[in-house]
Order: sequence, then C-alpha cells, then structure tokens
Amino acid sequence: MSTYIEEKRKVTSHILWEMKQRGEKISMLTAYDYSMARIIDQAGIDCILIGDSASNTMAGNATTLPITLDQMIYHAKCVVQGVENVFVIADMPFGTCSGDPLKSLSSAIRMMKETGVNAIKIEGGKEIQEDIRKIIDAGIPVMAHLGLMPQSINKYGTYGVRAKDEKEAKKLIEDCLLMEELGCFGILLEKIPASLASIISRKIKIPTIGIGAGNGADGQVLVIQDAMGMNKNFAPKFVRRYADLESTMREATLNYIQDVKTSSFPNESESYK
Ligand SMILES: Nc1nc(=O)c2c([nH]1)NC[C@@H]1CN(c3ccc(C(=O)N[C@@H](CCC(=O)O)C(=O)O)cc3)CN21
Ligand SMILES: CC(C)C(=O)C(=O)O
Ligand SMILES: [Mg+2]
Repeated sequence: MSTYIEEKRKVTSHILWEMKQRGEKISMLTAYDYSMARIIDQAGIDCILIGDSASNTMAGNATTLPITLDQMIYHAKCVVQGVENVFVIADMPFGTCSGDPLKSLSSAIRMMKETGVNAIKIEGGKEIQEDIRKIIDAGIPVMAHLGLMPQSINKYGTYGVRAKDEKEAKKLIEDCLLMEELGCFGILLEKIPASLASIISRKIKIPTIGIGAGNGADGQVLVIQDAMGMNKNFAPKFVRRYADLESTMREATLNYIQDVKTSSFPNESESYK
C-alpha cells in the first residue's frame, strides 16, 4: 500500500547523482507554500528546498533559529501539495539534529512521515556524524549543509565568508569527505570561496549545491524571495534577481486601491445579475 503522496511523485536522490554524472547543472530554489512550489515545479526546476529561511521570509524573524519542527512540517506539507514531479528536500530546523542521535532520528522520521518530502538537509559535519549515520541507516536520504551555517550564527557572530583560511578549508574538505562516506546524497556549500567549492566538487562523487560558492558547484540554490525580487533589502552579492515582484505587486496593489476608491472595481461584468 502506498499513500497518495508517494503515488504522485516517484523521484529519488539518484536523479541528482545522475545529473552530476552527466555534467548537467542542478537548479534548486526554495519554496514554502503550495502556490510558489507549483509555479517553479511547472517551470521545470530540478529540486525544491523547504528552507528554514522560512523563519526569515515567512515569519519575519531576524535569524533561522526560532522556527520549530512543527512549523517546518507545515511548510513542507504545503510545498508537497503543489508539486508533481520535482525532488523535494526539507531543512531540519535548529536544535532537532544536534548531537542526540535518537532525538535526531525521531525528528527526521516525523518530517518524512508527516510531509512526503523526499529527503532532509542538516547543518553540520563531523560533530553530528552519529546523528547523520542513524538517520541514513533508517532509510532517510540526507543532504549535509556546510560552510556558512546560519543556525550557528550565535557561535560565529557574522554571515561572512567561511573557510577562507587554510585550517578551516582543510576541515571543510575533511567534513565533505566524511559526509560522502557516511552516505549523504549531496552537500550544500554556503558562502565559501569559489576555488574551494570547485576543489570539493571535483573531489567527491556526490553532487554539491552552492549558494555564494561560485560557479564550480554541481548546482545552485537561491531563496525564492531573493531571486524574484520580493526581498530587496537582502542583497548580498551572491544573489541574482530574476524578477522585480516587489515593484510589480506594489504597483498592482496601488491600482487595486485606486479602482476600489473610485468605484471602478467591480464593473458590471465582474458582478452578478
Ligand atoms: N532571504 C534569505 N536569503 C538567504 O539566502 C538566507 C536567508 N534568507 N535566511 C537564512 C540564510 C541566512 N543567509 C545569509 C545571511 C546573510 C548573508 C550575508 O552575506 N550577509 C551580509 C554580509 C555579512 C557579513 O559579511 O558579515 C550582506 O552582505 O548582506 C548571507 C547569507 C542565507 N540564508
Ligand atoms: C539558503 C539555503 C541553502 C537554506 O538552507 C535555506 O533556505 O534555509
Ligand atoms: Mg537552511
């Protein structure tokens, strides 16, 4: 017996592996709800991430720390409802996978069981290897998130570039090799030097997805609000804006207000007899 959700989407992390093998770049965007997920799925995106950046983009928090597992599960469910074929990954939020393997496993199982996502992403490396091992052993595909890890902002104090010095770069490479050995299906590399991301992507067989990690990663991800110009006060240089939805929606809203105020909306054809 399989559920409706499983019936709808027969995709596995293997598709990303095959894309790397073929030398085809992987496109990924975040989404947090049904309507956005539907649009980018239909446009042909390769992979959707329900990022814990929902804490910023959806809830208006300053960091990703406050978002809860229940809230991430809600967003993940909404996204899965909008998706036909694409591979979907959900972030495990702060505190759910951080050094207590049994607790991590039960959090990961909840995410898989209650949402229908295909895989999860976890921030961290060697320090949480036992958590990751346990989760992978249970049959849950894991993407590791290394480099800039926004859930650790209180440890570092800045969102600056990571692994710029040799010691940190070496540790990052070791973490990536360990993650591959543990059986992670991919690695997300955030805000590290482009040359380092290239070296890592050539060193490991599993695909890397970069954000602020240059052109040598096997794929790229952006937060959808950043890519669509819905969040123009967030403008680090790794963001490329593909639309100006903020202006489009502001103008549309102004027009709507004006039409209501002048009684030009609704007109006769927009009304019932
Ligand atoms: N809208 C959005 N986009 C993101 O990419 C994103 C989120 N939210 N929330 C979660 C994390 C946080 N991320 C961040 C946050 C800040 C910078 C950043 O570059 N900030 C400063 C520079 C900070 C510094 O150098 O110390 C900037 O230039 O804006 C990068 C990634 C990436 N993620
Ligand atoms: C920025 C991406 C990689 C992420 O983890 C998120 O959106 O939460
Ligand atoms: Mg995240």
